[in-house]
Amino acid sequence: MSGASAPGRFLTFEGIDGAGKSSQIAGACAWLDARGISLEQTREPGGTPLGEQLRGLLLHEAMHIETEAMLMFAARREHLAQRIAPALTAGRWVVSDRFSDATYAYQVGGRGLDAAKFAALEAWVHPDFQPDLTFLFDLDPAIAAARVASAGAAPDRFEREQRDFFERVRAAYLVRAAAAPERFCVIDASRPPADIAAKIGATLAERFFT
Ligand SMILES: Nc1ncnc2c1ncn2[C@@H]1O[C@H](COP(=O)(O)OP(=O)(O)OP(=O)(O)O)[C@@H](O)[C@H]1O
Ligand SMILES: Cc1cn([C@H]2C[C@H](O)[C@@H](COP(=O)(O)O)O2)c(=O)[nH]c1=O
Repeated sequence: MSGASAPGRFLTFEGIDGAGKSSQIAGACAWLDARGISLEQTREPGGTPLGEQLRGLLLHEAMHIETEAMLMFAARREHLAQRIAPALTAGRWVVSDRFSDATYAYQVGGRGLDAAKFAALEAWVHPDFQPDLTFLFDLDPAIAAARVASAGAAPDRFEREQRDFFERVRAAYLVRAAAAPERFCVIDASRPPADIAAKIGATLAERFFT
């Protein structure tokens, strides 16, 4: 599978917990739908029945950091095989709430996983394949934590992490974005939702509809 040869497009949304990406995904999908794009909306970890079972473990069961990284990639392998590759091959677009950039940010940046082990897993599971475009929602972890708290849901294993964990995750995301500036659109997630939606629409228009 190759991003360059796939007729569909693969878009991902990334950021620390509470940055606001989920709130914008539906709007982005509606924007694409209005332009006649057939698409699938999905998420990681998850996106398949097995992936959703792995998500339950990953978000709620304590485990070794390498187990965590390998389960993220196991769920991703299934996601690629069952959802992402078939959709792209059929010409549909795929919009995913997170992909491998999240593993780099959370497991390498946040938890301290050896970057070489991340690179080996990435090269095994999706060699020569990356999203066509990634929206990175960049936000001060203090603001993100306040948003998560005000949303009122019971926090999962990641959302219970301390502020310094999210500082490291945020920094790792920005390193990853700086390494592939042609793929990333970094969004100032402190802006009002309407401004962010306008930025996403303008970026999609410029990248795919001009
Ligand atoms: N631009 C914004 N300004 C202020 N509040 C926002 C903004 N975007 C989202 N929120 C609010 O912040 C909370 C978290 O938003 P959302 O669930 O979209 O974040 P997320 O990045 O998907 O988080 P998670 O990864 O934990 O699911 C929600 O209560 C949402 O209404
Ligand atoms: C794909 C992926 C995800 N995570 C973490 C990041 C979040 O805290 C949760 C997913 O929940 P959300 O509803 O998307 O916020 O999982 C991770 O640590 N590594 C990954 O590869």
